[in-house]
Amino acid sequence: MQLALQNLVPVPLRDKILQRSSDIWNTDVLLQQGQRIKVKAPSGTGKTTLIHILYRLRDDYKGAVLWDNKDERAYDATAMAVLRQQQVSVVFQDLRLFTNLTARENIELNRVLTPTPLYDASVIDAMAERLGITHILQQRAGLCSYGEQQRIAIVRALVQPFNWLLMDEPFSHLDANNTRKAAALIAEECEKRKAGFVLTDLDEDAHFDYNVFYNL
Ligand SMILES: Nc1ncnc2c1ncn2[C@@H]1O[C@H](COP(=O)(O)OP(=O)(O)OP(=O)(O)O)[C@@H](O)[C@H]1O
Repeated sequence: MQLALQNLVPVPLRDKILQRSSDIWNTDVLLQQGQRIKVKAPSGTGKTTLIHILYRLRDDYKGAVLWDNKDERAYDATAMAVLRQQQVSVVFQDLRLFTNLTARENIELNRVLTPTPLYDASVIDAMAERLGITHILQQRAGLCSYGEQQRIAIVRALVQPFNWLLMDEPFSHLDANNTRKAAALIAEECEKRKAGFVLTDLDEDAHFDYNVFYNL
């Protein structure tokens, strides 16, 4: 699945954006299936805004986002649900877990999104073990540390089908060792699906073998 951005400009950021050059805003960008993409930008320059526009949580922007040549604004609620169910997964910067559900329940919700789940429930245990969160699977997500919650959100994103994985500063609360483990799992899961990802972060990193770097 191809992702095209056409002269994208978030309305609240328009004045700031038009004053500087950007590899993403107000230009044409074509992201090809399977590409590993890093978007780097300082605080407050629009990383979260970009991820939210791609996932269509907001539409206060000029320009267009095209998934396989179809403008996401043309998707009705059902088509958008199918896109999020089968084609696009996400790790939000603020995670957006259900804090009153356990870690396992949060992950399980995504695993059973599709009528025929991609993975068996045992995959949750296997992924949790790799990321060192087995001991908190039965704990309410809201009681977990932010780093634990970040790993729950990563596993949740990985148990569903996707062609694209959107990740907004996904390792911000993980130490180097846990970041390495999480990045390895993400890379494997993308490789299995021949999926691409868009990862935003503040700085340069060597977590992945990126294909394309953009400055926001
Ligand atoms: N709906 C809105 N109305 C007005 N300003 C907004 C709106 N949404 C975002 N902004 C502003 O846009 C800028 C970019 O915000 P955003 O959260 O996308 O940045 P970011 O690069 O993800 O930041 P950080 O690295 O701190 O997470 C901020 O200055 C924010 O206040």
